[in-house]
Amino acid sequence: MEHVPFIAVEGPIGAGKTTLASMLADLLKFPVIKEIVEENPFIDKFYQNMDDWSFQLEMFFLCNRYKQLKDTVSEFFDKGKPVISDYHIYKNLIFSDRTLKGTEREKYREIFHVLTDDLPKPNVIFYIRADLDTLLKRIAKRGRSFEEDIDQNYLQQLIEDYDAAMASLAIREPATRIITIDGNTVDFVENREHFEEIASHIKELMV
Ligand SMILES: Nc1ncnc2c1ncn2[C@@H]1O[C@H](COP(=O)(O)OP(=O)(O)OP(=O)(O)O)[C@@H](O)[C@H]1O
Ligand SMILES: Nc1nc(=O)c2ncn([C@H]3C[C@H](O)[C@@H](CO)O3)c2[nH]1
Repeated sequence: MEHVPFIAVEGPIGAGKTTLASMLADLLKFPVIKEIVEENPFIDKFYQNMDDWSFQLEMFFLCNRYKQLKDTVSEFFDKGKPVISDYHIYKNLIFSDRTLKGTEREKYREIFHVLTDDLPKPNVIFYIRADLDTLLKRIAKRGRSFEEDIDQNYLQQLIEDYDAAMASLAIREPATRIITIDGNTVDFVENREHFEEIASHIKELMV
């Protein structure tokens, strides 16, 4: 790896990003940057009424991630320390393109670019792909109240949006290595060999 390792785990809702990012961080003794979910004041309202609350929610996620990544730069990257994160900043555009329309989408995009274009981008992304059944099972297992009645069409659209976004990212940012994990068949939680196979990619890149 040419630069200090900056590894992001990505995938649609419930794919296992936080779980995998935490496991890799434990194994490699890297600091982990995790999304703050519980203190989000708009998430309940958003899932009850997406049309009314999407702009507030997307802006909240964007501002939080911007602040978190800016702090990560001074705390870790500037000191040459590696980091694992359970998201890539690009996910803001994946979600906002799905939830926002018209001028709000345009305004959001502009703000996104102003805030994030100069932030460091991960050099490796583990992209966990999983189908609707797998995601629904994991979301149910986790049992967050605001996701109880999650719209299956929304989830299916996000699965497809993620596939398209990762393909587009691979073209626009060729320096970023994207490692795709089949989340339906690879079980890094229960199967130690599966986990070690994933971790071996990072170890290889660090040699
Ligand atoms: N490979 C796996 N096998 C079985 N259960 C898993 C696996 N990966 C994650 N889980 C479980 O699925 C649930 C969702 O995982 P996790 O919270 O890591 O997903 P996430 O992608 O970070 O979600 P979100 O998009 O909401 O941030 C958790 O209960 C976790 O324990
Ligand atoms: N609309 C929207 N935009 C985002 O940037 C975003 N990031 C995460 N989420 C949702 C997924 C989980 O329910 C929950 C925790 O990840 O929040 C988002 N929703």
